[in-house]
Amino acid sequence: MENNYLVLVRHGESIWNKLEKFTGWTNVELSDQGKTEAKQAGKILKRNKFKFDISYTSVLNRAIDTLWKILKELNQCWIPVKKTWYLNERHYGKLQGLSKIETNLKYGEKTVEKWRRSFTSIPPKLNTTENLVFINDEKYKKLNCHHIPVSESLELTLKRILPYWKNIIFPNIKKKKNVLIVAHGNSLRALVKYLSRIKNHEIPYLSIPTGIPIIYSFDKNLYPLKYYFLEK
Ligand SMILES: O=C(O)[C@@H](CO)OP(=O)(O)O
Repeated sequence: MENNYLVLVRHGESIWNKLEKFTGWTNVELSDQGKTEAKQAGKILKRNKFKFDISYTSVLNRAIDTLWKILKELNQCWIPVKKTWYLNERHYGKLQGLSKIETNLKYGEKTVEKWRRSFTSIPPKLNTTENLVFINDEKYKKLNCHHIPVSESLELTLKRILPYWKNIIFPNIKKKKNVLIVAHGNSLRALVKYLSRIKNHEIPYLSIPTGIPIIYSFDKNLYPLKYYFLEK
């Protein structure tokens, strides 16, 4: 492989993915299947001779654990790992912790589908008291509490991720480094939308499976080429 690459991986199945509950910023663990998916992602990358110079993930356990399992399979635990809240899952507001089926019954499938998959729709917001659980969380201590979201559309998620992509991650691509990002269903949908210039009306059709590496390479102007899923 001559050109440098960017690899995106959504964490393996979490226990709340399994239970079909809205998760967002809730810090849940991988399910047993999710742990296997994470190892499998590492094995597939190894088989295809991927090697990384630097890796990025969110501050949520399911992504950190997945990244760790991938690096272990690759025998690359020693590379730099940067953890940042900028790559956290989209904040799902009041939906966090609710069952997807019950939410459909309560609000109607059309509304819920918009919250889940459209670019601009913002799920119901947490009030300040409800958001204290994040404001008081040690992980977010350094953040100004006004920067902690109370709910995010995909658009707001992208707005949050973009400065980190442009100022911190992308400079590595410019330096021809191979970069691995392990993040979440919607934080990665937002990034893929940006990189692949997916239109707002097309984004509802993009979903990112757990544990399947997405491979990007770049042309000479550092424009991202069409991505593909690495499944074997
Ligand atoms: O619950 C979540 O945070 C996300 C990802 O698992 O769910 P959805 O696929 O509905 O956006």
